[in-house]
Amino acid sequence: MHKDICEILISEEQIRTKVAELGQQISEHYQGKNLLLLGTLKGAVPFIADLARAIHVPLELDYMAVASYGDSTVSSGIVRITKDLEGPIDHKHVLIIEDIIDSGLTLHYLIDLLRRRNPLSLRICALLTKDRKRLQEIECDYVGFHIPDRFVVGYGLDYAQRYRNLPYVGILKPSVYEGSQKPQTEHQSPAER
Ligand SMILES: O=P(O)(O)OC[C@H]1O[C@H](OP(=O)(O)OP(=O)(O)O)[C@H](O)[C@@H]1O
Ligand code: HPA
Ligand SMILES: [Mg+2]
Repeated sequence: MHKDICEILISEEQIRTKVAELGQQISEHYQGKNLLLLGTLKGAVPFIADLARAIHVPLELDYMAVASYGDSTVSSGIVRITKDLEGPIDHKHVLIIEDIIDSGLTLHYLIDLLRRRNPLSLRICALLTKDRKRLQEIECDYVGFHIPDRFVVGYGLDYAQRYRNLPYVGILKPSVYEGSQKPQTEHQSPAER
């Protein structure tokens, strides 16, 4: 386990099983429909890459870059879109693929924006949903795991852009972001990884 992680919440194996289940459910629902998987950059990249391969109906992939956390463990409250979709969605069934729902602000903003573009349907699939009081309520159609209100990293999720490459989802040691310990460095010895 990485030295900055205090607990593995969801293992690689658990993720693999859940992705297969979600892929099955999604395939059943979208049979015969013009499906667009909309991934949110950057956190949802590993999830959408695995999930797309577990969905067995024709689909398109596109991405929006949406960010609000920056280098913090709490939302700035300002959602910035730095990359938009390539084309219109009014003839598509859009399924948003998110890594995590935390405050709810990101998805609230995104849903509002996309509804105004009149997709044939709009649904949400999130790998993780945090058990906390949300700033915006979100109805999620497909949920991977409910997790406690702790800051997690791995499988796409970052702290200050690090840890996205961990193959599992783990709780980050609070000492990392409370300042007494620096995040993973480029010059880490193999024993520290
Ligand atoms: O429900 P919320 O409180 O809005 O949090 C969820 C969002 O926050 C994170 O994105 P982030 O801003 O860190 O961008 P990133 O995906 O590039 O890491 C995460 O990937 C979700 O998109
Ligand atoms: O717990 C989290 N970890 C990483 N990124 C996040 N974005 C919202 N919540 C989280
Ligand atoms: Mg982030």
